[in-house]
Formats: sequence, structure tokens, C-alpha cells
Amino acid sequence: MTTMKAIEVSHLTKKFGNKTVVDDISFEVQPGEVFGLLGPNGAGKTTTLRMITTLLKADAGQVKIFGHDTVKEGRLARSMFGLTGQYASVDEGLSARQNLMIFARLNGLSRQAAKQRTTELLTEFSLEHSADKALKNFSGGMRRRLDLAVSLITRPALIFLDEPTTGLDPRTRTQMWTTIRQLVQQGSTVVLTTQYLDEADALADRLAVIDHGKVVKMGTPAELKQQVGGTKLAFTVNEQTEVAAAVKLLAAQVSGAVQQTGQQLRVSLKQLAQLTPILTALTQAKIAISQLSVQEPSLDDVFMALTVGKN
Ligand SMILES: Nc1ncnc2c1ncn2[C@@H]1O[C@H](COP(=O)(O)OP(=O)(O)OP(=O)(O)O)[C@@H](O)[C@H]1O
Repeated sequence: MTTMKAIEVSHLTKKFGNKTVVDDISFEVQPGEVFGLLGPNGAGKTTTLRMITTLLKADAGQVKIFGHDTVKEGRLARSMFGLTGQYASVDEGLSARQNLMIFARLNGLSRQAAKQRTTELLTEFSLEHSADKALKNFSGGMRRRLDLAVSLITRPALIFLDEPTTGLDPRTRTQMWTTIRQLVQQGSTVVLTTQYLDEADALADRLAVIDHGKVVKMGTPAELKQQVGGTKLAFTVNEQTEVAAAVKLLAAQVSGAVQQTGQQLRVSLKQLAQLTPILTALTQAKIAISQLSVQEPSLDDVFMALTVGKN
């Protein structure tokens, strides 16, 4: 039995003038998954999201949301998701409660149902104490929470978050992550764009790394890290006269190149188990070392290896 995909994106393409900003992008998102679009500024993440969510017409390609083609069955497809992010969707002069009420009514809820949903969302997003303040007095974090609350009025099964924590302070970012995780626990599927590696690592089940409009890599954060390179070992050789011997010894133990900066040596290990023989060999050769560090690969390494600077 095949399960229905939350999203199927096939060969999506967009040009602005003669510049191809989204170049033949394809991916699928499973129900219940957090899928991240990760890439540097200008890589094409927002444009991709705008096409998927029907805010922008694609030049080529197809998008299906829970099986519904976003062009042929636009209305139905749109009813399946909520969208929040870089699109200011709320009125500055009105309060959080008034904004939620308006959007609830616009979404077809009766006055009574709108009132109830507004109260629920204000509580859920810890906005009840500021519910009647005008939005222009809200902090960035409160604005984001309200924006997210607005997109959840109709309890969509799928939520798009465009850079959900850009510009937020660390504490508010962490709160936002908790909110997103709660949504997933309640059964939502989440697609988010981010340029933050720690955010992608913390939230996403799978990632598509986008650069210059193309998907350059796709996988779980762990898979991506593993592909980019193994564990990094670094240490300093205490005696200048022993550096050459230490380089030779390392080269015999690992397949990759030994990098040297002064008395500091660095190598990539395929697996952590390579560490013990290296340390044993150094001890046997009576080469004293210090400042030993072993670093597991991070998404930073993935990002640096896969993307090529300014887009
Ligand atoms: N309406 C438009 N007209 C012309 N060019 C555009 C338009 N929208 C986006 N672009 C260009 O398309 C490229 C991709 O932009 P996009 O906003 O999709 O990138 P992004 O990956 O979301 O970046 P960021 O992280 O900065 O939001 C950029 O070079 C941008 O300048």
C-alpha cells in the first residue's frame, strides 16, 4: 500500500528575467515529517516555498499537496495548509485578539467558533496576557507567535514556515522550536526554510540543501554530516623537531591528507575507532602532544562543503 505524500514537488522551475532562480527542483515530504529547505541567502528557498504555496506561478513543474495538484485543484490544495513567515499577514493597529478574530471569520468560522478558536490559540501561544495590546507594541517573538497562530486557525495538516526564527533572540528562538515540535507531536507536517544550521539540525527530520536554485543534497541531518566527512582529529606536537615524524605516523594511519599549521596537525577519521591506534603509535614513538581535540562533523561542515558562497 502506498501512503499519500504530504507534498510532491516535481521539476519546479522559476526564472526572473533570464536568471533561473529555482532550477528543476524535486522532492517529496511524508506526512508527519519536518522537512527543511536549507541554503544561503538568495539560494531560492523562499521562491520555492512561494510556488509550492501558490503565491507565485511556476514556469515549469508540478506540486501536489496531499495528492491535489496546486494548479488544477488550487482551492482544495490551499485548504490543506497554513503559511507563515516573511509575509506580514496581520494588522499593526489592531490587537492580537482582533487579528485572530478577523482571520478566523475570513476563514469561514462563525462568530462563536471564531471566538472560541481565538481564545484557544491565544492560550496555546502564551499570548493571553497581551491579547488586547496593539501589535505595534509586540516584540519580534510575539509577532512570530501570532503569525503562526493565525496560520493555524483552520488546524491545517501541513504548515509552511518561512525562516521562522530569523531575527529572534536565542531564548525566543528556543521557544519557537518548542512550539514547532509541539505542532509535530500533534500530527502536523512542517516544511520550513532556514539559513540556520543549528535550527535545521534541531528540527528537521530530512533536509534539502539548496544552492543556486538546485537541490545539491538531500537526506537526514545525520546522513548529510556523514557524507561530508568524518570526525576531525587535531593536536599540537610539543617539540618542533618531532613534527615530521608525527606527520609520517599519521599518514600511515589515515587515508586522507594530513594538514599542518605550524606544530598543529589535523586529519579526518573515517571512524572514531581509528583514534586509539593513532594515540598508541604516538606514545610508542615517544612523541608528546597537547591540545588534542576530536570533533564530530557538524551541519556547518555540510553547508560549507556543499554551497559555494554568495548566491
Ligand atoms: N520577484 C522577484 N524578481 C526578481 N528577482 C527575484 C524576485 N524574488 C526573488 N528574486 C531573486 O531570486 C533569488 C532567490 O531568492 P529567494 O528569496 O528565493 O532566496 P532565499 O534562498 O529565500 O534567500 P533568503 O535566505 O535571503 O530569503 C535571489 O537572487 C533574489 O534576488
